[in-house]
Amino acid sequence: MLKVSVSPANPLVSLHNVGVRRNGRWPVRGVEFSVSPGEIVTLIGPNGSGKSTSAKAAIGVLKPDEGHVERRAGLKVGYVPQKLAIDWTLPLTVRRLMTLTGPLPDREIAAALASVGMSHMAGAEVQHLSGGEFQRALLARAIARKPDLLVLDEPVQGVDFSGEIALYDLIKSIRNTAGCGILLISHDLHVVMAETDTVICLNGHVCCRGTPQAVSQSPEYRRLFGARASETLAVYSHHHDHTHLPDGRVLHEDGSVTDHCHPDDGHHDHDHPHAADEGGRDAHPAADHEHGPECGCGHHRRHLHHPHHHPAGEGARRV
Ligand SMILES: Nc1ncnc2c1ncn2[C@@H]1O[C@H](COP(=O)(O)OP(=O)(O)OP(=O)(O)O)[C@@H](O)[C@H]1O
Repeated sequence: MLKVSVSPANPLVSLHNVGVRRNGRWPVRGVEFSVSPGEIVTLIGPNGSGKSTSAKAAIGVLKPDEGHVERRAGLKVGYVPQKLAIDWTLPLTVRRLMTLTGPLPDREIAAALASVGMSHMAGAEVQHLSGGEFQRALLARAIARKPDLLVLDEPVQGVDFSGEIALYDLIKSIRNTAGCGILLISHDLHVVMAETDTVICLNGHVCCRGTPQAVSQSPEYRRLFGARASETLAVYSHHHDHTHLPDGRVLHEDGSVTDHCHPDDGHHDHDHPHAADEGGRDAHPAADHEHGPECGCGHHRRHLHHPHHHPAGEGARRV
């Protein structure tokens, strides 16, 4: 896979001491971060901690009341907001969703849908899509205009655990192929962490920042989310020997693609219990779910249909 180099010296967007005042309060103040080409920056923090507000300030949807934002001249932004004003009573196909905000040539619609594994659903009604399919369609819409900066506000909302992993894999591959910068907003302290270059932990201000590993160790982070959330990070510091593609096939390390996992495949570590997973969202004992016949280790395919109880995942969401 293409290795993307991040060039922090020439960021796409930089926030300097940004503050936003609402109703006499400062829900967000002193926010500083930047996103460079090829970089994935993830904003985490409890509800109301200012993640969306900071992201909106970054892309210029919202003007800060304090501080300033520098954006690269001519910056193209692809934005998937947390909430979308869609009239769900009206029929709307995926293809039409792609052009709601502006015209797009058919071949670019097709290319964007193909890149998120949604080619076969161009004519599908948006209201019938699953949570994961809907997020993929929104992602296709955001990348169709080839943005320099992709801003995704909670892209895994309404998506089950397997779908979440697949979406994060997709986001990573978009970054790797397009080389765009990505600003991600998440409550989830698990999957994104491994793919993220820089985590910014917000709590009305920047609580702490760093690589996923550094943030997880900081006392401020532990105070906010608890030690168990930190432990779950290890779950995702791992190596996949195969990847589940959007169409259900499996891409192996040697580049081969098969319909199913090989019987002797190793793990997606996040699908299996490990010592490091203790208390982690994936540390479900094998006995708590059925093993599928199509894979030697058995877990993956079933996960697509039967997401499990993930203790620390839930715990970490309780913030
Ligand atoms: N237009 C507004 N008027 C008043 N208060 C606002 C406005 N927009 C945001 N806020 C407040 O600012 C704070 C930060 O909101 P924001 O949506 O940025 O948080 P968040 O971290 O994205 O939250 P969540 O995880 O719940 O989406 C909240 O307390 C919110 O109520």
